[in-house]
Amino acid sequence: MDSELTDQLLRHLTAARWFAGKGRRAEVGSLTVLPWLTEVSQWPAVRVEILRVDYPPAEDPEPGEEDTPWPYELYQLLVAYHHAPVPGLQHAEIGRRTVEDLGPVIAYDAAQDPEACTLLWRLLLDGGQARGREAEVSFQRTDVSGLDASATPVPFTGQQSNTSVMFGDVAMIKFFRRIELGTNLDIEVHDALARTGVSDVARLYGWIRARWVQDGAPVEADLAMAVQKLAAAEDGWGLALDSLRAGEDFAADAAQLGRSLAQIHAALRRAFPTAEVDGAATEAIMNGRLTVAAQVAPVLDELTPGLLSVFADVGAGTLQTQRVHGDFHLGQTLRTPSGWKIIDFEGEPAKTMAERLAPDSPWRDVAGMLRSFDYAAATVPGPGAARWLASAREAFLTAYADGPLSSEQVATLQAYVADKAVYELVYEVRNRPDWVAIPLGAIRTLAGTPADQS
Ligand SMILES: Nc1ncnc2c1ncn2[C@@H]1O[C@H](COP(=O)(O)OP(=O)(O)O)[C@@H](O)[C@H]1O
Ligand SMILES: O=P(O)(O)O[C@H]1O[C@H](CO)[C@@H](O[C@H]2O[C@H](CO)[C@@H](O)[C@H](O)[C@H]2O)[C@H](O)[C@H]1O
Repeated sequence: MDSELTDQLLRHLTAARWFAGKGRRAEVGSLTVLPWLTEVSQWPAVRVEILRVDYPPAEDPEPGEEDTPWPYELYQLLVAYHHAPVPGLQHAEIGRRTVEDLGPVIAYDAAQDPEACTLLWRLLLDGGQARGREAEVSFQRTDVSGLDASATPVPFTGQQSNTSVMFGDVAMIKFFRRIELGTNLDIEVHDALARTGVSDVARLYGWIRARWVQDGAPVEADLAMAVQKLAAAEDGWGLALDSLRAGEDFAADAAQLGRSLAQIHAALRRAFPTAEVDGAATEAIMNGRLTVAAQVAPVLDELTPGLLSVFADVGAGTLQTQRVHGDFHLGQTLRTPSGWKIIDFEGEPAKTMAERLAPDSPWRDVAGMLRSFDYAAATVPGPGAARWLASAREAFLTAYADGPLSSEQVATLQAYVADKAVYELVYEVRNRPDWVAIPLGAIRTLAGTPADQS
């Protein structure tokens, strides 16, 4: 690859919101071009290019470690090539280059290009396929009968880690940016839940799957998923903050969220394997995560004894595990006229695929939502915040468990709440240092070391 193209790709990548490697030294490892999705001489010419980004070590390797492979990530570039500048699309320009088959062209981010998006939407509705010598892109669909092929594409402009495009009031295609080999968890869970008939998630319309050769070996990955666009959807985090600011109670919504989560958990138990795990193993995992977290947030050192005793409560018994949401918080919920819908079943972004695939305790999701209520109350402090929090917690828990929790359940839940707060502390140290006090305050309380006593 010539250095001009490498520079162009790096510039585009590092400026993109979805690039996860910000602040790290990154190099372009390779660019794998997937087959054209458009016919010969059709404009724009659209294809997916998989960019491998390598992260060289910050320091020279120790003797003997010179051959250690660099960590890397794969990113999806969705490219629409035009032969002339497109008015209104300047913000989406990736760069100018000469491409075999096309000649001199301008590369744009196809997700911002209405013509390219319409083409992708139609390929999905038709179940299209593009085949090359060593690569293939296929559009898989579920029941798409009656969906409007001419729905207008509008890129989603809110905060997100991937890139979504809305198609009228009909559908949303989420193009995954950081590509993970294998089946995408969000697609897998939406597909499985649809089969169980659960209505607390958006309907799955289809997905885009690719196969190519990476480092000499055949690999496959999901590039995008298409789901029902939830009409008049209001984000749960925003609604919670609004209710706090208005001095209102959130109990009714919290109870509905609890019931939705219980239904989804029941459906996930039917659709995926379950297991019984030794509590001691879970305790050891939580302890291990704490040790790693303390390297990022040394304030955890003084809180470790208290946290270990909270984790010890899961050590005595056994835990029922199953497929869970994995990163359940208010930002993953949307209130619609037909009830709450849960989105984004990909688990915590910092976990490995194997960790996110493994059955886990449903208390992890319950704990996630309790932590989210705590975040909301801390974000809008005021005289009513403590009461708002207590009532939301109570309503959510009672609705989830369909009654009061036993003392063992409370102890297990506390361990998961503490584990989640430790994860959040690391997340905030890395991403939002101004928010560190929120999980840290919770950890201090759980560890029995409130700030004024430490
Ligand atoms: N099915 C849907 N219908 C309408 N809006 C949605 C739908 N799914 C997600 N959204 C909107 O897109 C936002 C980002 O979705 P999310 O799945 O969290 O993206 P990402 O994983 O890229 O961060 C959500 O906060 C919500 O506002
Ligand atoms: O939605 P993501 O999968 O990207 O989740 C990550 O980012 C979340 C923040 O956007 C983070 O959530 C934390 O902050 C929320 C408020 O912004 C709060 O409601 C959550 O309870 C809290 O955990 C999440 O932990 C992280 O994985």
